[in-house]
Amino acid sequence: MIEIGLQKKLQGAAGTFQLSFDAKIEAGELVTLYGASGVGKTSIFRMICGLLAPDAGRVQFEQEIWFDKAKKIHVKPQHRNIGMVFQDYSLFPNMNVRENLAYALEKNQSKEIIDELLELAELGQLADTKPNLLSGGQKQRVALARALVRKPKLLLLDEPLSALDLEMQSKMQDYILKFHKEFNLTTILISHDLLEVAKMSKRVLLLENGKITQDGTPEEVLPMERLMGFLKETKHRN
Ligand SMILES: Nc1ncnc2c1ncn2[C@@H]1O[C@H](COP(=O)(O)OP(=O)(O)OP(=O)(O)O)[C@@H](O)[C@H]1O
Repeated sequence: MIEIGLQKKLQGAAGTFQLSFDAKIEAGELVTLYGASGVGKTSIFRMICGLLAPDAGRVQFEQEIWFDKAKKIHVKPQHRNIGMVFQDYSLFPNMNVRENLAYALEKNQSKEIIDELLELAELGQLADTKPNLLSGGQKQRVALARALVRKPKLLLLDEPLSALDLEMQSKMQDYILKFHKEFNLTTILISHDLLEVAKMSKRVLLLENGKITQDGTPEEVLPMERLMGFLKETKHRN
């Protein structure tokens, strides 16, 4: 289980606002964090990773306390063993797929995991290929596989599929679910896409004004009128 309690004053478009995020996520759960742009989703990830200092709070993953403001505990990001995937793939352009994965290996870690991940992500044929020759979906599969090289138990996905076309998004969602199950990951997904939220997660945390205002199934949290509004908006855009 991960227990997250985070407080941070953030600079919003309309002035400062208080982010106050409290959640408990069970081991092996896949939870979506859903909320409007600028509400503080990425900042929450950055605080869980140790890349942004909260003003107050506590983060405990299983038995490990990663952050406790009161006790002055702040475990360095590299010691938190979290897998992260963002919208931009951040692959090393001068390294082929296998090298991109191998770069993430820990000192003295066995290389076996690389072949396992290449196979799971169906990247075996592309192991010697450099990123510039890969499609968006293939690059994102490399990024996902690379995030898992150190066998993290926590996976944070920050809108990883928003740059992909619909068909590729759907395939990648299946890959994410496969990895989530195969490695028994606790996964938090940030997504703006209602259909993706409904497909991927049984639990959605709705973030509004820096706080969780709803916590439930997609059907409970994303009511029909919200979904209809979303579909109308999408139709209008096209
Ligand atoms: N270190 C910081 N100190 C204060 N404010 C910050 C800091 N980092 C980011 N912010 C502000 O916090 C707000 C929330 O940003 P954040 O990226 O977390 O939102 P988000 O919900 O992920 O948005 P989006 O969906 O557009 O990515 C923004 O207005 C941003 O400018």
